[in-house]
Amino acid sequence: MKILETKHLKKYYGQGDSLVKAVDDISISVEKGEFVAIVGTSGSGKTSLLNLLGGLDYADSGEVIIGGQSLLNMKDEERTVFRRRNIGFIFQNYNLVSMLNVYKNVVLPIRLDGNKPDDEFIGKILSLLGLTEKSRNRPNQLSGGQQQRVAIARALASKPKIVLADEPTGNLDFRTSAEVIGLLQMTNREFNQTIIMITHNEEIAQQADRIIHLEDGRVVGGDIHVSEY
Ligand SMILES: Nc1ncnc2c1ncn2[C@@H]1O[C@H](COP(=O)(O)OP(=O)(O)OP(=O)(O)O)[C@@H](O)[C@H]1O
Repeated sequence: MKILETKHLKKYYGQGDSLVKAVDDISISVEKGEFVAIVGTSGSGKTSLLNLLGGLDYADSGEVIIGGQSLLNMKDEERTVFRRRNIGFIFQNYNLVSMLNVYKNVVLPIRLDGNKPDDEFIGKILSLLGLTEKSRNRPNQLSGGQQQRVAIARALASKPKIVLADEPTGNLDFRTSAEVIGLLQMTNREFNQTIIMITHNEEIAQQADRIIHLEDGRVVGGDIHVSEY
């Protein structure tokens, strides 16, 4: 089942001599349960593309369709609610709320939506990610790897259609990066969770099911399934 699709997506910055085609006519589709890595050198358009996929930014033209719904004609508020309900975000800098403990950080998007968290499911996620013992700790009492695990738990908590991760291991050392990628793989399998992850690291990308290479805002070399390597 197709969970995400883009059609001729474009995002340009500047004009004239300073025109940058950050996303230049990208049409991709992602199936439910896929773990996709988007790779490319610095400036190739990875973050620009992810921001469009997550409805954090507006495309100049083209469409993003998630779970059959187009983001194109949604008003700002509608888009915010759609994002909160359907998309989990993981960022390089974790973006946790320092005043809230681990549990409260994880359930925050659900509470913001006015819903009661499914504590059984939250407990399962915290346990899978090795965070049960830390659920009452605040982010500043945790290591970088642990904070990123909290961000993963938060992204999964509302059972989103897709999880978008922007360089999730960018601030972590080699060993902790491997651990975090392993946990993403596990959640991908355990919950059949669709994940789209940006990385500039080819070795990390190899852990995904499929790699999309970007160059100058375009997909190059076709979609590559890792098993084909
Ligand atoms: N707000 C902006 N205004 C102008 N140019 C921008 C803006 N955001 C991104 N760009 C340009 O668009 C291009 C793509 O940037 P983007 O951040 O998407 O690349 P990236 O592949 O994510 O890079 P990195 O790996 O360094 O994060 C770059 O040339 C960048 O300078």
